[in-house]
Amino acid sequence: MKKYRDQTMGSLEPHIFAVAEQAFNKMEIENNNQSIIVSGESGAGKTVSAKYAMRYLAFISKSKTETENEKKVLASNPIMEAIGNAKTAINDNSSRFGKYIELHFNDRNHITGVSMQTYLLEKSRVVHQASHERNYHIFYQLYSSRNMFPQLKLGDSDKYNYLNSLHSDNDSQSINETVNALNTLGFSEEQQYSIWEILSSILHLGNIEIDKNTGDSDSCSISSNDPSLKIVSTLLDINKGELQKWLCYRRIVSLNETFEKPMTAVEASRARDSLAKHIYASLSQWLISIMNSTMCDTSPSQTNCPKIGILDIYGFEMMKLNSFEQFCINYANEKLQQQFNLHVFKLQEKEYRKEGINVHNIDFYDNQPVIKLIESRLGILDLLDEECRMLKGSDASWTQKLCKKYDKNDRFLKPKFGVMEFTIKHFAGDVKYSSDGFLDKNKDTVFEDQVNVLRNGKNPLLKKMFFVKNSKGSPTHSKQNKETVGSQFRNSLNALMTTLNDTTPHYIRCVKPNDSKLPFVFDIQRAVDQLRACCVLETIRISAAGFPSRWTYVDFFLRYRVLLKSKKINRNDPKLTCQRIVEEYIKTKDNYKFGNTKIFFRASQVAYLERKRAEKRKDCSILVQKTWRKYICQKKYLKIRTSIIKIQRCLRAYVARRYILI
Ligand SMILES: Nc1ncnc2c1ncn2[C@@H]1O[C@H](COP(=O)(O)OP(=O)(O)OP(=O)(O)O)[C@@H](O)[C@H]1O
Repeated sequence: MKKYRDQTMGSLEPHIFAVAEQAFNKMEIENNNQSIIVSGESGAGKTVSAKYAMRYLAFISKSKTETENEKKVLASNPIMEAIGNAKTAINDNSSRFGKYIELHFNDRNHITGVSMQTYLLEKSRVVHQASHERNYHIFYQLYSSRNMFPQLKLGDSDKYNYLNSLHSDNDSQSINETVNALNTLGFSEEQQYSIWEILSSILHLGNIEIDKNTGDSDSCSISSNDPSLKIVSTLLDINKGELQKWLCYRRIVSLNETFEKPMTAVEASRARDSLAKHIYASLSQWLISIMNSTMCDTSPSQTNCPKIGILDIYGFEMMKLNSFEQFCINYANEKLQQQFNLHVFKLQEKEYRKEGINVHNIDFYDNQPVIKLIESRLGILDLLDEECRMLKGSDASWTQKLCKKYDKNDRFLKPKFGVMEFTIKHFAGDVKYSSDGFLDKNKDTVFEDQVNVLRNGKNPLLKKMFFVKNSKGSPTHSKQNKETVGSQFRNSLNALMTTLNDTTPHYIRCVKPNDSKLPFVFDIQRAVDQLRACCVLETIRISAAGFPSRWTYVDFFLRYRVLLKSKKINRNDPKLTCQRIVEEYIKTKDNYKFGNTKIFFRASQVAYLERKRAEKRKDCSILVQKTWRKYICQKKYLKIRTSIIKIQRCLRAYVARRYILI
């Protein structure tokens, strides 16, 4: 970390620290907001990279008096991982929500606080995990230390429906980290115990047995002696009879009357699972809101302070079976890609125009049509919401409507067989979605009467978790705020884009070397596919086609005046001198452009000018890149002790600095 401090990008080997340094440095100099956008496939290393970036920023902004803030920043990581990460088929520590973490700095560039925003937690994992996958780490951490909390009644030999048996040796060690982090962030022992109570209640809730009533298959019941029902009621301090009733009945409100309708055993199990997911999501939201209030300094002096945001969001997903979750993840990636396009390509075009340079329109793959297809009025999300509002709405009829409306849209493909699927042509590839379950996942229904049972209990944390404020600050029932998952996601993504557009972005593209989680194995085809998917190749092509090196006339004059005879140098007119230099050294006019304030070059032209400059100045460290073997043999300009390794290092740094101009 010390090595990268105060170094310019490219002067040392590529590293996450170099990106973090660049962001910090730009914030120091320009005093404006920065963002580091980390992207890549699942398991490519986004979370690890984001943590390194945070660690670096905490390290360089350290002051003797303010170490507490940096400690808090780093303490948020184990908690976020415990509640939001899980083992999946491809990554043992996969983040199942997107995160935007903002570090706030004061005028001396010391960290004063952090705020975190999360996006779309994968709730289905709380009640069901695919084979070889796990529930969220925090459940296993709790289970591994059950002996410390006998009151939670987590038995040794008990099986939990919501927890598959993939326990790991690390779980008992990680709970210590989680508890230490909770302590650092000021969670009281009472609060921590309440968290464990709620988590174990979720596990017990999944074990409540719902039986089909004999003789009436349309209704179901739960025995009053069900041990799990008793434990949940005791732990959450709620009315057992009420819970027993509302797990089997639902209230129907029509225009003229309100009545209680029994649920079938299947409906009741589904409703119970929805309740469990809702409790977990509310608990994680509460934890994040408390962490935010502890870590974020909201005093007026801090409101305009510069920030560095780190975005670690799920990468593009193309699974065998793609559902609502993949649809939302890929939609988020389309938005990020658009932000990248906007930054890299559109701003480039804008700069040429501002400089009065006539460059043919830069041709890049604009993904606006796909975003329009998804989020515009009467787009896929709107039609999904409309279908959710209909009494007889179904996944099939929604798909039919999509196929009819977007029949001629070139980013939408109708299914060849069957009616329950559709394909979207995303920037990173065509993804076939199965429509099954879209409506249910978008509605994410939780029965209000079940939530009221929790709200009416005596557990103070539960009360807080389900206390929803309306815009005027007074409490309201969450039913009134009902917004579908799709529209909530669209709104939060648009808010994120507004935040990002207010920053200078820095990009980290993580590339996964192989699919077997093996060290030192590099699958070239997989790597190229990923670079293609995140448009790195496209960026290089466009960069090379354009004029990526831009110099102000003064800077260019200062660096290359050495190339001219002294009588041709006019100190009072740098622009004229620049013109003389390029006329003498660069023959084709197509290789450079004169702007109003800057001079624009193709990458190879700058390399050529550098070589000429080095020859003039007899700068062997640069000259060596062309004919280094010759120079080593002759030892002409080199110091005797310069080793080949040193030369290679110098070469690499030089190449990185001069040629990788994207
Ligand atoms: N720079 C690295 N060097 C070696 N191994 C790494 C590196 N970065 C990540 N890994 C390994 O890859 C695993 C997956 O990384 P990480 O969890 O950061 O991926 P991710 O892109 O955030 O995935 P997801 O989208 O599923 O959350 C890590 O647990 C670690 O074992």
